[in-house]
Amino acid sequence: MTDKTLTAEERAGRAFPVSWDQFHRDCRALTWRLNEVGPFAAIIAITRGGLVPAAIVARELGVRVIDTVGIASYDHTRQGELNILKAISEDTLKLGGGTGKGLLIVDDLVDTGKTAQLVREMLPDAHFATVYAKPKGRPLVDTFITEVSQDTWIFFPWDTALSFAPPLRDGAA
Ligand SMILES: O=P(O)(O)OC[C@H]1O[C@H](OP(=O)(O)OP(=O)(O)O)[C@H](O)[C@@H]1O
Ligand SMILES: Nc1nc2[nH]cnc2c(=O)[nH]1
Ligand SMILES: [Mg+2]
Repeated sequence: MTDKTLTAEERAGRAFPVSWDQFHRDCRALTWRLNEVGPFAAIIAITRGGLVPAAIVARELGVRVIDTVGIASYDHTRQGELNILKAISEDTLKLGGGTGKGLLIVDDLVDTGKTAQLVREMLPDAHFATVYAKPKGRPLVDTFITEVSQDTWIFFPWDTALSFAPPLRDGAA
């Protein structure tokens, strides 16, 4: 059962907040690596988290065919059943010869690797890229930029807002 008195950060252990600026730089760094692997006929973003990195990667690589696969499993920091909310389109499957060859899958992060595993089963020959990776999910990713520890919770800029932080001597950690 979820302890609603704890924040996401307290439940996960460590917090890793990412600003828009940092995220944009990390996505561009990811693109530099992917540029060595491509070209890619299409990008498949795992929504919702993969949408922003996919847009940045697509812009840098000049890819204009973008599809989505909608998968959700987390309720804040707790993972439940994986739900496929939207499947990959027939056109995209055809473009990758049915196995995903020449296609690029993008997500914001890999944590336990369950989401990545499910999408990999759909497109076994596609290249799988994430911006961040935790150790459990790392073997499922072909290309990523930054590894964080398993007990870290990554806070993305679209999930956060600027707020007052109390001074250190007033008890801030
Ligand atoms: O490696 P895993 O343990 O499977 O976790 C990684 C997935 O969890 C998050 O998505 P989430 O299910 O929260 O949905 P969202 O992208 O709509 O936020 C994240 O965007 C990844 O897709
Ligand atoms: N925002 C966010 N979503 C996740 N889903 C699985 N792990 C994470 C994480 O560390 N941060
Ligand atoms: Mg996601």
